[in-house]
Amino acid sequence: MATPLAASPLVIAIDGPAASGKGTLARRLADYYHLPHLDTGLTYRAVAHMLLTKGWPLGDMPHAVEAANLVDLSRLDRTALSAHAVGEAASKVAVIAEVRRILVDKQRAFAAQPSGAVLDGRDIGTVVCPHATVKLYVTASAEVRARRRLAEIEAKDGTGDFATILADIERRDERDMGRADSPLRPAADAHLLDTSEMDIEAAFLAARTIVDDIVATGSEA
Ligand SMILES: Nc1ncnc2c1ncn2[C@@H]1O[C@H](COP(=O)(O)OP(=O)(O)O)[C@@H](O)[C@H]1O
Ligand SMILES: Nc1ccn([C@@H]2O[C@H](COP(=O)(O)OP(=O)(O)O)[C@@H](O)[C@H]2O)c(=O)n1
Repeated sequence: MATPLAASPLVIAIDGPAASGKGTLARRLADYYHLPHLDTGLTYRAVAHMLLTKGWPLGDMPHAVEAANLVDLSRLDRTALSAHAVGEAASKVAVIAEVRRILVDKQRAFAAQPSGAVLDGRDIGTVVCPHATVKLYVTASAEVRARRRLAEIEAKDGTGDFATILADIERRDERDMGRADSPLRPAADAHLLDTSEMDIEAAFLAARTIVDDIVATGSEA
């Protein structure tokens, strides 16, 4: 049955695999609807970064839990956390249930702001914000995502090898979709957005149409 949305804050949940474009879309939507945005991937990256910096093993539970408790959402440094190795390590600490519990609590507090919010990650529509106003699941083929990552690296004057990047993406997909706790999958009521054949503008317009339709109808999907 449709749930009236009158006066409820707009919460947009965006999930999808690595380099699908969910972060780009989340930032564009947050800007357009004047909502605060949280890239939840940065919270897992922050935990991994702390462990790597201290030289602690990624599977070291007590230290990973300590690091998760120290994550401060207002001090997530995208530049420091953007390294490829940190993303890889993040997907390893993300399998630790206690780490997820601590970070999910912080993410839920962010989503509960009276202003509404946009959050992107892997389990936003399924676990963090199961009652989000709008849920988007953004995908693109692994080849397209690897090409985007390579272009991103080259734009920063780096070099990369397509086959290696593709293999990394496929390995990360497997880890994120195959883990026992909060695996990456679309929520039953998520709107699927395959951006393989869409540029950034087209993906943004498609997402906006979905959000505007739901807000205009005044009910959850
Ligand atoms: N629809 C799109 N078409 C082409 N490039 C895109 C598209 N969406 C995102 N990108 C680019 O792909 C790269 C990965 O996007 P990003 O939003 O960081 O993905 P994610 O947050 O899912 O890892 C970025 O360089 C971004 O500019
Ligand atoms: N809500 C989330 C967000 C990220 N993650 C984990 O954190 C890793 C890094 O996330 P990210 O969003 O920064 O990665 P990219 O998609 O930007 O490469 C992912 O591979 C996941 O394993 C998660 O488990 N749950």
